[in-house]
Amino acid sequence: MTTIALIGAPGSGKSTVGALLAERLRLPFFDVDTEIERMHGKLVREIFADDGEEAFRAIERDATLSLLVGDGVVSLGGGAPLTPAIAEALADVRTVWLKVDAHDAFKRIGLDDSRPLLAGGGIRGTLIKMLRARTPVYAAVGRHHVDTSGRQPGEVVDEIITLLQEPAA
Ligand SMILES: Nc1ncnc2c1ncn2[C@@H]1O[C@H](COP(=O)(O)OP(=O)(O)OP(=O)(O)O)[C@@H](O)[C@H]1O
Ligand SMILES: O=C(O)C1=C[C@@H](O)[C@@H](O)[C@H](O)C1
Ligand SMILES: [Mg+2]
Repeated sequence: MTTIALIGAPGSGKSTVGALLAERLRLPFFDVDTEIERMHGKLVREIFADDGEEAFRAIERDATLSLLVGDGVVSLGGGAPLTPAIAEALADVRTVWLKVDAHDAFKRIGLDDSRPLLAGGGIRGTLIKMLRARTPVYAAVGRHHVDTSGRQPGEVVDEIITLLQEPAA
């Protein structure tokens, strides 16, 4: 079975790189945020607003765990690795951490406030705090670490493919 999971902060490129990587590897592609929206008929930000973050995290956990047992490239939600059951499941698949610094993430996201955890405040400051808190988790859970700063999505995909060709440890 070939399951590749992409993790990283908002703006790290999980959705963009995941789709390209799946195309290159001829694997199905799943973006967990998109799958949740399809299953629930609601945007992620509407689930946050109507049901709260705790309810979203439970939905995210179930959706992610079910996608991690099949073939495919799976782009996780930015906060997913902080859920213990998801972190545990990631140990069994090839997990790639897309690294981005707050400056590049902000440049990519801009003032798009559709991400609920970044809405309603200073996006740049929130990203800095989020990265500080999450970096140790992403680093621990990601088997491969790929720096995306200053690189185009196609270059990131090339590096991931090279890393995946290395024999599994
Ligand atoms: N390596 C890159 N270089 C420049 N821009 C990029 C790169 N990767 C992604 N982008 C752009 O940055 C924006 C955010 O990327 P994307 O939606 O793939 O991130 P994400 O990690 O899926 O974020 P989220 O956690 O919010 O879903 C998009 O507009 C995308 O085109
Ligand atoms: O960083 C986060 O915690 C999130 C990122 C998005 O992918 C969504 O899963 C949701 O907006 C939460
Ligand atoms: Mg995404």
